[in-house]
Amino acid sequence: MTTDICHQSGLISVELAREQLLEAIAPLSETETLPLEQACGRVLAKPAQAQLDLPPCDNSAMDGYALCGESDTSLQLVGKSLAGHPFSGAIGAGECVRITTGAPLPAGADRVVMQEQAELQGDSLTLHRAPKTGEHIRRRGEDVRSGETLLDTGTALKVPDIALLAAAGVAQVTVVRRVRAALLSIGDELRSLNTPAAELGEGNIYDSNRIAIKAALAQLNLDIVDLGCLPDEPRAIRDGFLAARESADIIVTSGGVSVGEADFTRTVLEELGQLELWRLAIKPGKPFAFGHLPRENGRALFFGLPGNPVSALVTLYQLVLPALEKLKGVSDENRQPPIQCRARLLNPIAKKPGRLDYQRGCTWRDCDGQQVVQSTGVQGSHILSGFSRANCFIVLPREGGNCDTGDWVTIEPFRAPLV
Ligand SMILES: Nc1nc2c(c(=O)[nH]1)N[C@H]1C(S)=C(S)[C@@H](COP(=O)(O)OP(=O)(O)OC[C@H]3O[C@@H](n4cnc5c(N)ncnc54)[C@H](O)[C@@H]3O)O[C@H]1N2
Ligand code: MOO
Repeated sequence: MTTDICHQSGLISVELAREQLLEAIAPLSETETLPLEQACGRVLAKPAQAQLDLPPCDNSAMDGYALCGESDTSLQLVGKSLAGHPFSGAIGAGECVRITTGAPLPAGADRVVMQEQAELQGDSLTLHRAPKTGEHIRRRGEDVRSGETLLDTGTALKVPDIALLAAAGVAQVTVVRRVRAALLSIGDELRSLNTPAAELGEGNIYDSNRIAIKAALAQLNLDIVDLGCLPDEPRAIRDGFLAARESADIIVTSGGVSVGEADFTRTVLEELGQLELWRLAIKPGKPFAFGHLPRENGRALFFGLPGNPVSALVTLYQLVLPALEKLKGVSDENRQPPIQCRARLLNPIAKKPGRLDYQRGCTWRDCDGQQVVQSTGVQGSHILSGFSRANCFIVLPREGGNCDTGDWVTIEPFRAPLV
């Protein structure tokens, strides 16, 4: 283990927190069988096998003429093979067959000439150049072999995977069942978006976290149980957590997780279950909490996100998503770590050592082809406009300090569900 709790600050490193989260989570074991077309984003619980060779037969890669051997420049047209309408005979030397892209290669043919490189007059074809053996032929089974395991257990199905399975005749797949997530916001100041702005009381704000978290989790194929908003009252929070515990595999809350006198998330979690992690060396998102609530038939995992809106989304993305991947059954080899790269900073950044900082930035390639990044400006954990303008995180190491214009920094381009 490279990092741990910093004893000076009592904050747990982000790396250690991720490791502990993943260790604490067991993938769901229940499965269901689905038509392939409903399975995008789901995780295979059984390997998927090809039902046939791909391509299923030797066929043409071009519209043109199929021929046999090194022929004269002049050939006799004896028929046609169209995709879906193969030529039933065989061809010999000096003969050719009109063929379209994807159409089966006639028996005897061993090469194809593109129609742009030949000229047909009546039934006589003149070649402008002599094609080589195998030219423009796609061989049976060169992509996939019948019976081959195409994708293993633990693969999260992406669109190209769906295309592969469909082409290989896999009509149904067995996948891990959907994760059920209960959402709760906590805070006396929060109001529903149904309240017109003019009717908000002093200090009221919209419960934007729940809407944003819900949008993010919906993109990840979760079943969402929206349990609304709770006041800053231990009894109400207790009842809310008990209801959430019964209905979900994971509970995601926002707010009330810090140290204020109206912050009860952590104490209620400790009362009903177990707090496993709290207070990380991450900025924004320091008071992030993780634990679980036991119930008769297992337990619900608990993710307490900080109330500040940027902190809530950053911790959802950086900590809850990897945990969710594991819960959804994605195997270690199939888990996709974030892509990080280096970029040249276009403005100075102020940073105090102590927390790994996920600042919000805009990155692009400049006219010299160099990757550059610019901060979106003020980085407060309430500044949503900067987050909305950003397309990447500027990842500043925990013990690092200020950065200058021209420094090389690490960036992490946003991926789903932030884009
Ligand atoms: N004395 C200290 N105070 C604070 C600390 C600390 O270490 N010592 N940490 C700060 C940090 S860092 C964060 S982050 C926040 C997180 O606090 P909570 O999780 O307890 O969140 P709240 O106090 O409930 O709310 C914070 C902020 O966010 C707004 N909020 C809350 N819920 C929502 C929602 N659903 N949608 C939109 N906005 C929401 C809320 O109104 C507050 O402005 O604590 C610091 N304090
Ligand atoms: O971690 Mo808090 O999110 O710095 O505002």
